[in-house]
Amino acid sequence: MSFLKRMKEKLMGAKPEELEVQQLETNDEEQANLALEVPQEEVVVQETISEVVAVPATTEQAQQVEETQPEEVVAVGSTTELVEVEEIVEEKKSKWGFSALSITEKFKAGLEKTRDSFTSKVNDLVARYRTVDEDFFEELEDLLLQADVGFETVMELMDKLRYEVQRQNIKDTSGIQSVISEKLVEIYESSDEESIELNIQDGELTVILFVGVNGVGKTTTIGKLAHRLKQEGKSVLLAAGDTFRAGAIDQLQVWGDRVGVDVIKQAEGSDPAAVMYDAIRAAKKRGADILICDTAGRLQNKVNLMNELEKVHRVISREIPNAPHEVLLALDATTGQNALVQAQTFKEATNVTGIVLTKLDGTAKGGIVLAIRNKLHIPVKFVGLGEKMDDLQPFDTERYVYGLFADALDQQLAEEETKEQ
Ligand SMILES: Nc1nc2c(ncn2[C@@H]2O[C@H](COP(=O)(O)OP(=O)(O)OP(=O)(O)O)[C@@H](O)[C@H]2O)c(=O)[nH]1
Repeated sequence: MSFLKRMKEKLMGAKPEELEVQQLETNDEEQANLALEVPQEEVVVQETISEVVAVPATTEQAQQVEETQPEEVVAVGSTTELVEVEEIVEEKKSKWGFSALSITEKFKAGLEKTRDSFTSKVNDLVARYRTVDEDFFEELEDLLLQADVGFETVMELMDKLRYEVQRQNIKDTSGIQSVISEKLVEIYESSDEESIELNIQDGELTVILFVGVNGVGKTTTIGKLAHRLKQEGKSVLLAAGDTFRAGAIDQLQVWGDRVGVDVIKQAEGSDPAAVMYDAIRAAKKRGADILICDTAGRLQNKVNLMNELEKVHRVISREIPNAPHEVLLALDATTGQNALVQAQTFKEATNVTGIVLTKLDGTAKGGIVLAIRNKLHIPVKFVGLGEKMDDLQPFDTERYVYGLFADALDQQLAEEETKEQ
């Protein structure tokens, strides 16, 4: 099977005849997301298949509806067809509760700016050159560098491309986007970094520490992650460890209220390590599954940062050996190379286990994901693809690459399929 076909099957998560059902499911999810923003008193009515279901006003109710909808659908229709529909919908939902197709669409939408800038230039280049030669490679190399892909990755990619073009005797530039995509996936997946899965402890409290400078989207990301984990059935608690920045505690509380999780906090200016201590005690007492801890993001002085993070670490691991189980660094994709500098500093100050790259939707230089992998050797575990609650997605190489070249890949796949007929 060709790379494009394999990719399509994975990204769609279904064969074409099943897509109609997934579209329906996507619409239901959109409604459920909308419902999260509906004020408490307001109840909106939504139609699903042949039945009218009240959309909930609260997160909990939204979850209940998610859980009960398939049964209600079957109860009303009670035909073999509807049972099949239910089975397909269930099968195609990931553990996060989204269909493969809807996640692919999120990546595609989130990478629109990068596609409009970088990818459209690649398409122009392909149109101008027609045949693959050394000048073509050089211009392509420049475009990749401009998209913040990073020098080492660009060199590795160019070597692979030259080899592949020779091996397959490719003369025509027209199918080059799929070769670039295949090689990018190969490069990213060949790395021996740890998996992107969160290190969640079974049956025990998991502590996730968030670090990162102010304004990168740390609080928003903590809120989104709490929401995701809660949807997965985990009980979550937040610790307001940024006691330094005015308003940071309130901001976290707003997110806590929004997603329905409690926030353990003290007064502004108090010792963050003391907040962590309280939060761990509270989490243990309540039997919580996951504690997500915010921290202050002062970078002006590396020694201060190190001291503060060390103290927080010490307190956490004294209470729970091996904790924190994850130290996630939030980086703002729109800051480009500056994000790499920040990452280097945090890497020296603490043991960062994963990166959350926020605001990928806000940059035209989405190649930064590849540079991070190459320069820092820390896995990008999540990407922020928008401001909505479910716009935080686990990073996925194939979806990312598809997001970069969607139009060209769709066209090439269609041509491939026409040729086969
Ligand atoms: N478009 C987009 N905006 C985002 C994303 N993540 C966060 N934001 C926005 O970025 C802004 C800053 O986010 P905050 O969460 O307040 O930033 P912060 O890092 O907590 O700031 P500090 O509390 O100072 O550390 C907010 O307007 C968020 O809505 C994302 O993935 N995409």
